[in-house]
Amino acid sequence: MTVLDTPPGQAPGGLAISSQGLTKRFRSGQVAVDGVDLAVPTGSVYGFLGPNGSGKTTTIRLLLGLLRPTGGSHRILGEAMPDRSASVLPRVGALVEGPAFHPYLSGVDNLRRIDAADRTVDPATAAARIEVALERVGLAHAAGKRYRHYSLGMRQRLGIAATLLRPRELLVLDEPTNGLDPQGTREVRALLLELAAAGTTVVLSTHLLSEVQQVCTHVGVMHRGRLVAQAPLDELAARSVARAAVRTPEPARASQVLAGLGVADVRVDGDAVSGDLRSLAPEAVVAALVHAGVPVRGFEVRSADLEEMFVELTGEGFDVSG
Ligand SMILES: Nc1ncnc2c1ncn2[C@@H]1O[C@H](COP(=O)(O)OP(=O)(O)OP(=O)(O)O)[C@@H](O)[C@H]1O
Repeated sequence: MTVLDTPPGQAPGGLAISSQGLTKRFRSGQVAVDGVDLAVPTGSVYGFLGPNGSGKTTTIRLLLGLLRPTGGSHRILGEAMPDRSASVLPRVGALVEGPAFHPYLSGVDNLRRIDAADRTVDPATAAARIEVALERVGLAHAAGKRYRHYSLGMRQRLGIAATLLRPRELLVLDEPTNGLDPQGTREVRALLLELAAAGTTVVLSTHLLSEVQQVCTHVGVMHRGRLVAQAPLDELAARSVARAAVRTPEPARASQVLAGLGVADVRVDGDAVSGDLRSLAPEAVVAALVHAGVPVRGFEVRSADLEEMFVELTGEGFDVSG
């Protein structure tokens, strides 16, 4: 993996999800998940980012015990899976495939059905639980409306409400904003932030880098079944490389000066010469250029953004719209 592993000495209790070498080889021979070491800190909003087909859904299914891994091991809320599934899974809310809601029943009736199927909760308090769940996802006003008349955003929020019928320490959501219009997307993201603020660890898979930037504290990047990066978002931002670009009528000489200073990856493109500054101060570079008699018409320093870093890691871009 390129960026970070679990900080040394971090207790497993500090991780809501951890996996070692998690692997899934399908009967077809395809290795959809290949030796994935996840570390999802308790209290984080963890963006599980990757292009379509990179193995996110399969990983989530493995974590939740919906699929049997062909290799590796994992823990959820500190407990070994799948051995401890019975005690762990009730503490975990999951939205993986859209839950099977009945189209002709109202939102509240759908939740009543789902709640009634849970043998571990007290039926006497069902109405209160359902009311609170609908309230939390902002659907109280539409509780009596039939599911088939719900917008996509409302359907998704009802799905999240279904996971909230009992207190959850961890929510795992597979592409919770996929297919939603901008309004629905905003609603779901705001809800996730609220849940996180209330102390729930949230894992969401997404192919949208912008979504990770807007709601996540941590990111894990999947590419072809492998976890190619995993880090707190602010750490990634701090690692982004500062690149300097000089505009000059003498690019060849400028590139010699930059290389001589230790600027890395020096590139010439017309009258522009650019390179990675590493720890060099921009003013020292300008001074050296001037000292060498290179006419400087323009000088700019900019940090590679997250998208550029991820493209570098995966060789692919992420859909950043939405
Ligand atoms: N049951 C299965 N049998 C064989 N191959 C599968 C199965 N499920 C998924 N795959 C393959 O595993 C790879 C990873 O799929 P997965 O759905 O986990 O990716 P993903 O990152 O969630 O993508 P998407 O966002 O498109 O769902 C894909 O190439 C997919 O075709």
